[in-house]
Amino acid sequence: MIEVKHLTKQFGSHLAVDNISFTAEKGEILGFLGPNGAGKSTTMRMITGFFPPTDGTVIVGGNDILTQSIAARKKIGYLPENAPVYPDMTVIRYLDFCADIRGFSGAARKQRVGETLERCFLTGVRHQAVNTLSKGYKQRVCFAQSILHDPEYLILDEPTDGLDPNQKHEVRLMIREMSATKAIIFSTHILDEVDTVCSRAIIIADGKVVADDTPDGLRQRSGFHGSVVLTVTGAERDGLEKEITTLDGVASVSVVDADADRTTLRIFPGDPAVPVADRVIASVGRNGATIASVFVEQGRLDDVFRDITTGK
Ligand SMILES: Nc1ncnc2c1ncn2[C@@H]1O[C@H](COP(=O)(O)OP(=O)(O)OP(=O)(O)O)[C@@H](O)[C@H]1O
Repeated sequence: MIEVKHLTKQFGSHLAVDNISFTAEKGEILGFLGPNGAGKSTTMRMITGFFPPTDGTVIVGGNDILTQSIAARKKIGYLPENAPVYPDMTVIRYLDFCADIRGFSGAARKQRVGETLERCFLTGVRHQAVNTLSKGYKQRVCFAQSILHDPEYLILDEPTDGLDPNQKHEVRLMIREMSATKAIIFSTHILDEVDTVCSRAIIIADGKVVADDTPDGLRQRSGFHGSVVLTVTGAERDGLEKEITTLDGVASVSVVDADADRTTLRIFPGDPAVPVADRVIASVGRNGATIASVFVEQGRLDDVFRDITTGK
């Protein structure tokens, strides 16, 4: 487990990280979200021992990153933002070098590098100099160095940043594949990634944790969660709207879109946990209208993110 305890970082008069605490267990993929400048990279740098906190600490698999730094860092793989890679080295030479630093030699080093090349789909470019690789492949090389020693804890700072959709997909697959035996914390600006990859997400704003929940839990915070979006044709709009408003469990109805023959209504339930779709559908039948489409909104993560981080 990674235990982040009251982590704080002050840069001069600027409080970049303000008393952050959370835990991440093995098997968890924890998304770390927040607007630009919220303090994500700074928090990750402190978790990995890259620089010291002003206050608080981090316990990595039982070892304190401040007082048992070497033991703690051995358990961590870290993909920093803008990861430095020696550009003139070939991929295999660079990974050999990283394996050396991690204390592998001889057959163990060869095996470790070979496995990592395969896992990161780098075998085909292993003899190519890093500076001749595309951005996506460079990112894979950085990713490869972070998993080379098969760490129990992976801290990935925007691992899919700048990758094309296929490469993003591959990196997400790798993250998912590795999560069974590791705790993974990764930062991202892509909210879809939270849905497809994360078991939990932490949102930070102005250096503070403002939400810590599952993707579903976050969606449920949307004001649209549980609302029914109904599009009908051939309706007498006012009559239908009035009838739906009076249905049991319905709090309010708003018109989303309307033209001469098509109307889209959004129906808000009094309690999102008590569905009203069946009753709404029955009332359309009574009004002689035809349903073109109907769905129950789960809530969009980008709306929730905006609400939480801007208070709007
Ligand atoms: N070494 C530093 N010296 C001074 N201020 C810093 C330093 N590193 C970060 N900061 C400041 O701390 C705040 C948090 O920065 P950080 O890079 O952690 O944000 P972030 O959430 O990772 O942002 P982004 O999404 O843009 O990567 C910012 O205001 C930044 O300018």
